[in-house]
Amino acid sequence: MSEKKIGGAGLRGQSAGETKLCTVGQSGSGLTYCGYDVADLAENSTFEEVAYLLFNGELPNQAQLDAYKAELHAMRDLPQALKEVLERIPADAHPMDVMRTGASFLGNVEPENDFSEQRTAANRLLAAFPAIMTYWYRYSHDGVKIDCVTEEESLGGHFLRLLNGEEPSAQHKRVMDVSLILYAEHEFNASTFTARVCASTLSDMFSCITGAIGTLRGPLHGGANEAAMDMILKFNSPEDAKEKMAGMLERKEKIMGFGHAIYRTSDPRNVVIKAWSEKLAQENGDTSLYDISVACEEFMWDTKKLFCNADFFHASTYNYMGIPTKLFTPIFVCSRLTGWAAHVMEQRDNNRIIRPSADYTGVEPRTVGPISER
Ligand SMILES: CC(=O)SCCNC(=O)CCNC(=O)[C@H](O)C(C)(C)COP(=O)(O)OP(=O)(O)OC[C@H]1O[C@@H](n2cnc3c(N)ncnc32)[C@H](O)[C@@H]1OP(=O)(O)O
Ligand SMILES: O=C([O-])CC(=O)C(=O)O
Repeated sequence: MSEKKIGGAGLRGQSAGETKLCTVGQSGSGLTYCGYDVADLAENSTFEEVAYLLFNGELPNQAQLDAYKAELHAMRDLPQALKEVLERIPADAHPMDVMRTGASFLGNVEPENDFSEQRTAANRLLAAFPAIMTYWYRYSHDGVKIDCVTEEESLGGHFLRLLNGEEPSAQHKRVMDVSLILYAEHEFNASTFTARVCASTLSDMFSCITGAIGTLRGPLHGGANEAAMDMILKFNSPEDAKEKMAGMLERKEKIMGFGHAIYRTSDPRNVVIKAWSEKLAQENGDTSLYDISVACEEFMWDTKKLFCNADFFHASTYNYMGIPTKLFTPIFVCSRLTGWAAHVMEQRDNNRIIRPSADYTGVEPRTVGPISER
């Protein structure tokens, strides 16, 4: 398979540093975390094991995993001051702004005082994010002040229980787990690079994560799963999807959830999440959302040779689980926090401030004339 031609703008194709955490697209389509194939991890591990892997370089044994889960469990509740801040954020706020504020505010009340506290800071954010998202959502939308602690074993199950107030099915917990594994890490993507740039100034963990959330928010990055959902819901049938997408391409509109900066022919996360979307569709009985999504996938490949990235089938998968569209990208935050924090720690281990150069394209040197002559 020939490599994607990646030169020119956007720093494409340039190495910006080293990492032991992840490879993306090395053989055209693969994705590995610390040497493990992402499909293997999605099939045979849990999100907490992947978080441990990214923070420690090795998968945990049972005792290590039990201790890690107990540590995260004890960190799930939110400080009262943060709950009060979340109560003040309006229902029509962008949920990614809520996540950004939540991470930033936690850094005020529980700061990372020095780098010896970096793991605690990362684990605290990991344990608290599901409650930050759902406490705000349930208060602003339903007027309910939820209890932020549940007895759910996994963070995915914890999130679903906080959102719905009832025990999630074993299958929905597993789908959340798989989704969180797929989104956990992706080398020097835009949000992770933001976190590393921030870390390179020797800033604190909360600042690095807050900046990364702002970067993930955009529709060209994490925001694509929500944008894909909004688009799919406008299509009435597979035929309608193809017709409307043709119009979008004609108008040179971007089709969200398709294409990738590094992968050339496929995103290895797509096949995994697509299979779950199909399974959920069949169990739901109404497969139209899945059928329309498949039509989109076929159309984009046939007309533009563009393939679904990780975001596209996440849209229908989350929708089949009853998750509100506006929470799709915040779920990505709950997962990618592990990759971001692991990169912050790696950057700190061997740091030099990240400061590239620019090619100047402005006017020639000149002098400041009197204001009356301008
Ligand atoms: C988890 C993630 O963050 S995955 C990415 C999520 N983002 C999206 O799904 C947004 C839609 N996709 C895109 O905008 C792009 O594919 C990106 C931002 C992901 C990658 O951008 P690039 O690296 O610049 O893409 P690439 O070099 O492959 O683009 C080649 C051509 O295909 C076009 N193209 C790429 N993706 C799309 C798309 N989704 N819809 C329509 N056209 C597209 C580009 O406009 C470009 O055409 P041009 O040369 O005429 O300008
Ligand atoms: O790597 C990228 O550019 C975007 C992406 O797929 C991710 O961050 O998961």
